[in-house]
Amino acid sequence: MLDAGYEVIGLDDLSNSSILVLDRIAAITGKKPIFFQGDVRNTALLEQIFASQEISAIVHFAALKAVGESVVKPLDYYNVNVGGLIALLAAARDANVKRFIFSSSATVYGNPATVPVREDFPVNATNPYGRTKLMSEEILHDMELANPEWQIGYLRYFNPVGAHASGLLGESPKGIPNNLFPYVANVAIGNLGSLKVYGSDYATRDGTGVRDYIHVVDLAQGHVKAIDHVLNGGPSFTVNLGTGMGYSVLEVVRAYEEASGRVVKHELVGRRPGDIAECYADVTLASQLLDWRAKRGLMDMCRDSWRWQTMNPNGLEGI
Ligand SMILES: NC(=O)c1ccc[n+]([C@@H]2O[C@H](COP(=O)([O-])OP(=O)(O)OC[C@H]3O[C@@H](n4cnc5c(N)ncnc54)[C@H](O)[C@@H]3O)[C@@H](O)[C@H]2O)c1
Ligand SMILES: O=c1ccn([C@@H]2O[C@H](COP(=O)(O)OP(=O)(O)O[C@H]3O[C@H](CO)[C@@H](O)[C@H](O)[C@H]3O)[C@@H](O)[C@H]2O)c(=O)[nH]1
Repeated sequence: MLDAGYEVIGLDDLSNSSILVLDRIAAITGKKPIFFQGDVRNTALLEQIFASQEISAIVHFAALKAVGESVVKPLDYYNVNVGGLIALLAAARDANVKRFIFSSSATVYGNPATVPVREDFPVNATNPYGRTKLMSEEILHDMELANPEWQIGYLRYFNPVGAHASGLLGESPKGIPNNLFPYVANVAIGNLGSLKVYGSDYATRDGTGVRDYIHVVDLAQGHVKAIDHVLNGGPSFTVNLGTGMGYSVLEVVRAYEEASGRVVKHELVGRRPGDIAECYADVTLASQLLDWRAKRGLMDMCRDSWRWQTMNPNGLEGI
């Protein structure tokens, strides 16, 4: 967004990020965003930010996002993800800001009956994290019903991976990664011993799970298009942000080995509870509505992830 000429104001409690990111952003763009450290549920802080800044649109990312953890700590997830959204919407309403882009997820499709997944497919969440995303979409629809002037973009991300090509910004999970890409990256660099491939008996090409991995820079550019759309007066919309291509776990492992020149040690184990066989996006609507298409392929994702990992072998603040 900075590169596209927007002025950016950030709010993050840094519970899953680092203040160091701001300097990295400045190194890449030549501009430092205005930044507030705080909780999105802090109503007084939100009021102060809306009163002191000129805000034309909101992009709401702040959330807890680990599916497994959400089963163990459901109240934390409803509190941050749903409570945070409500606090932000109330402050936005009071400040008369009605353009809103929301980070939704392919998880709202549950276990889709067929692939590729279209935006009009039925929604169905299978865990508390997914339910927070579904509830959030419902709350936002109600905001639109209550006041048709609201322009809301519901962006359903598939599997964001990779890093900025500079190697300065990337994924730095705290603790042992849950997700495939950061796990593979840490095995390749030698921080972790071996990848467990969860399930090799799915009805897919090679028996392992298939997902639609999307490069984070393509995803970021999708957000710029979404902001452009609502600022130009476009109506509310829901779109998938994916590449439209599905890759299996073993295909990802092989691509990462090629990009890194390292062996990614792995073993086939049983399925992970709650996982589905195959999920990838129909991306026609995003292309029609937003004139957006992902440009980067799996090798770009692996190469950029590997550059980030080699430049930051222990992540941003150490793993
Ligand atoms: N990564 C994925 O696979 C994926 C897929 C679909 C949707 N999403 C959604 O995209 C959004 C961003 O995800 P991400 O992968 O960049 O995760 P992330 O954890 O890197 O980003 C979320 C940010 O929110 C901050 N945060 C958490 N709780 C907060 C609070 N109470 N107040 C203020 N800030 C808070 C964290 O510090 C973090 O910087 C989330 O809403 C997530 O649910 C992610
Ligand atoms: O150590 C691992 C981690 C993952 N996988 C497999 O890799 C694939 C991708 O898994 P993961 O990276 O954990 O992503 P998903 O389970 O698809 O879920 C992600 O993508 C969803 C959107 O599609 C988001 O809603 C979730 O928050 C996000 O975690 C799946 O087949 C997993 O079984 C492994 O085999 N071993």
